[in-house]
Amino acid sequence: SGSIVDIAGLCYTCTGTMMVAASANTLNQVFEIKNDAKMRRTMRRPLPSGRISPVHAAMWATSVGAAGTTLLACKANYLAAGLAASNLILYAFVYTPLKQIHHVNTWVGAVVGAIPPLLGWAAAASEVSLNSMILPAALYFWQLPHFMALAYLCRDDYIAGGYRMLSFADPSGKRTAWVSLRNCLYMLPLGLLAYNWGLTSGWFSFEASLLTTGLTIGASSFVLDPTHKSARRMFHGSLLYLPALMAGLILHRLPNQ
Ligand SMILES: CC(C)=CCC/C(C)=C/CC/C(C)=C/COP(=O)(O)OP(=O)(O)O
Repeated sequence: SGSIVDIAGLCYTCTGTMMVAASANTLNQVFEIKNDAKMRRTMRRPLPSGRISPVHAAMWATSVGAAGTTLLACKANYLAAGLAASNLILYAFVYTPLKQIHHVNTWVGAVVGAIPPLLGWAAAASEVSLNSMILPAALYFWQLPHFMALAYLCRDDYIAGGYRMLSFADPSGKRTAWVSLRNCLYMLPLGLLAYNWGLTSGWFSFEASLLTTGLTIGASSFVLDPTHKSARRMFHGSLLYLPALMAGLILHRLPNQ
């Protein structure tokens, strides 16, 4: 966005994205009713607990997905609408079945989680460029320690649900922890890149380095001592990390980039 943010455009884009994401999440839960019913973490959700019927959920997913894509196409642009629709397909029809087949699912899911900020950029700038990749890259790498911690902490639950997370093939947690650490390290240069490419002031680069160093320390403890305690600490750290990074980016963005 320029120095004056188009608030109406922002609201349309956020609403459209939220609607398509709601559709994707609903389809995911429709396809996973039986699995979710076997997991403590998910058994109380509306579908496995029977509070909402699968037909009702599928109808909601179809209508909210179509309405959200149309809203993006009419009020943002076709690029944003196309990204949203493709992401829905990737999440519901590629990532979701892959969860029961191979642990590579987490890397595919990380792409899904990285697309929404790209969609926002596309809505504001009507194009995607190299500059627009910083935020999706941060979201992509962040999801690895976040979901690896979850996969490790809920390992037995995921196995009971029939899901193939990396922790299934890695009972010691060593590989799971290394994947987390590696992806924290990949995030280290992103703040500097945002500054070098003129997207933010140097403050963001400083804040991002501090935050990422904190998360990297959490991941290093998980590598040195893969236990529930260290995984939980890294998971909670990842929950704080993302909103703090986003706040820094908003505060220190340079307009018209
Ligand atoms: C515009 C658009 C379509 C945006 C989609 C954004 C979105 C749904 C991101 C989620 C990414 C992700 C891998 C979640 C985990 O799902 P999971 O199935 O592992 O979670 P669960 O175990 O809690 O069901």
